[in-house]
Amino acid sequence: MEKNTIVNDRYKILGQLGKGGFGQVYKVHDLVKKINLAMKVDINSRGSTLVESSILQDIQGGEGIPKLYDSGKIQDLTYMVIELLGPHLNMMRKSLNGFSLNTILLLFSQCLTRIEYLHTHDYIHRDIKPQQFLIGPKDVIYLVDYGISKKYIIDGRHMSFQSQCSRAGSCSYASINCHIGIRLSRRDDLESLMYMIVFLIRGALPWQTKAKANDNRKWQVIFAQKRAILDEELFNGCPKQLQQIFVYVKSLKFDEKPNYAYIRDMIQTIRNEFSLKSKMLDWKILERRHKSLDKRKTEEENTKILSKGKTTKKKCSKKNNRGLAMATLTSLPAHEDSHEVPHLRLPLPIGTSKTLLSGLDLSSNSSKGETVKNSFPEFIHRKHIFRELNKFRMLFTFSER
Ligand SMILES: Nc1ncnc2c1ncn2[C@@H]1O[C@H](COP(=O)(O)OP(=O)(O)OP(=O)(O)O)[C@@H](O)[C@H]1O
Repeated sequence: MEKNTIVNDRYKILGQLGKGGFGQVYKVHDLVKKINLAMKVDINSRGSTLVESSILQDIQGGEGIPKLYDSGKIQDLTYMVIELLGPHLNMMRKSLNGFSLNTILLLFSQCLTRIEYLHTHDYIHRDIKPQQFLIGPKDVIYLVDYGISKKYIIDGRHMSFQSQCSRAGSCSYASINCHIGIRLSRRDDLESLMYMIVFLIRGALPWQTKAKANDNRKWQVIFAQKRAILDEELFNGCPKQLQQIFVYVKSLKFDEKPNYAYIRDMIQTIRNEFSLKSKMLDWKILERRHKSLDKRKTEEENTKILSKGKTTKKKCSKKNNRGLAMATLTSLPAHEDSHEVPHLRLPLPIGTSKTLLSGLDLSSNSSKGETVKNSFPEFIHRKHIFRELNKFRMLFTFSER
């Protein structure tokens, strides 16, 4: 839809936020409520956004679940209007050249909680991947895209086991059951989540291929690789508890309720092992550092002006705070600990994100590993990061509400 088009006399299109296989998502201005929102329009005229909005309606109220404002029809297209959110995890990961282990574990925990919430409301998501987790206000991670979600509790009973089902979701993150046509259940959302965590840690999955998306051949090639890989290989370079969680998830029966608390305990065990105490996500650390650098610069400039004999103090203008990406998102959480990180050695078998390595000391794995001497986040070029983060700021408009 063209910019400035007004949908149903109410929603002014401000620009496109994203495009998926099912819908196009636009940033819109609600002329009645006078706030910016996101509008998802069904591009296939199949009414899928109406189905999605009814699922969203059923699960309203949970933390990290986008608020549903409206849904309707424009000629033969259906649409729904939801809360406007920020970039997805993969966008942020790319911009920061990877996440620290601390951030990945914090994200893991939030994503798990979203999935648990959905499961306790009788739905399975069926398309878990980094692109479905969006950063929202106060750094709450939101789960989006319920386009192929499904109710697994019908009349109070778990749906029945079935084979020869058609596949659903995204090939790279699909569970083995999905590949072999077994009906998806709660365990498959968690298996996809584990692939997502491996992706966030290593920067790639071993089976990502150059084949075209949705290509039948791609599903076959990836399935062959997924089935052949040993758990040790998949989790090479990762904290050992992640492999244990994966083994547990794969042991779940079709209708078994996952033990989310066990997974959460394992995440905490990793945090304890690596002495990770901070609850601050990587982009917040950057923002904070940038703020203090800017403050120092302003103070230095003021001192210079004063020493030149001028009596008027230069005000700290908004201009001086350039590049404070996402500063409008939320007030900063309390600073809990130091974010200095040790140097470490790690084997880096596939596109491992270097940022992960901050805060991680896997010295027992170090013999074949390459040395990465990084003191997060200085090794990332500051200008580059803030140029990237500023791009995101274009999407973040929470302050406009
Ligand atoms: N509420 C929102 N606020 C901001 N951006 C959003 C919002 N919802 C979706 N997006 C953006 O639009 C993209 C596509 O949205 P969504 O996943 O809902 O569409 P889809 O067609 O179902 O996608 P897929 O083909 O991946 O299933 C998201 O990855 C995200 O970048």
